[in-house]
Amino acid sequence: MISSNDLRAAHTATWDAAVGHRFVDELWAGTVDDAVMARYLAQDALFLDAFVALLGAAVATVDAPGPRLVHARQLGLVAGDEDDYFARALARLGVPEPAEPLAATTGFLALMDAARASGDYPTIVTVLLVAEWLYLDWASRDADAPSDWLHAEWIELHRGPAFSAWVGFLRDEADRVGPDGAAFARAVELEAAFFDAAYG
Ligand SMILES: Cc1ncc(CO)c(N)n1
Repeated sequence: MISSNDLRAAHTATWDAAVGHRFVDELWAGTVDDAVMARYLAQDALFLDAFVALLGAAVATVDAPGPRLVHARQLGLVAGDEDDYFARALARLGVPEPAEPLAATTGFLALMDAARASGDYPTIVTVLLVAEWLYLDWASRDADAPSDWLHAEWIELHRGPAFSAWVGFLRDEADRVGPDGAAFARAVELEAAFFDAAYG
């Protein structure tokens, strides 16, 4: 059975392109243009709705009570703290909701909806893993946080001990049940395309 580490290694080029994307550099520097941040967050609001549904599918399909509670707790965080960031960020940027999905978003929604509809926990957990692991990776740079909350909180939501533990859990789960290689590859591609799309 292939491991999550092997899959990440197999997709290093695309993975690193996403983690080292111009958007991430500018986010850390606090220099992301408001129009770029607005386009990105408007698309990510669409992403997050499907992501919440996918977390719900993980809650529903996982084969054991312990992991079910871990997924359920994270679902609560995304529906709480993260949604609160979105409400404040989108209001400040004057983003009218909902946006029309761009191609990368449509691709991601299709991947997440297919995983959810499959009811196949290994596929579901693989898509969750890529989304969260890749975000932990770019958010874990050893650098000073930007001063503006709009940028700093987006980093804070994806780093730190609790978020690292969540990603560690997803890796263990994927390796326990066997990650889906095709879903992994597609998700990494879409992450890179998603950052590209913020620049129009
Ligand atoms: C596109 C994208 N990927 C991953 C995350 C983190 O789950 C996010 N918020 N948006």
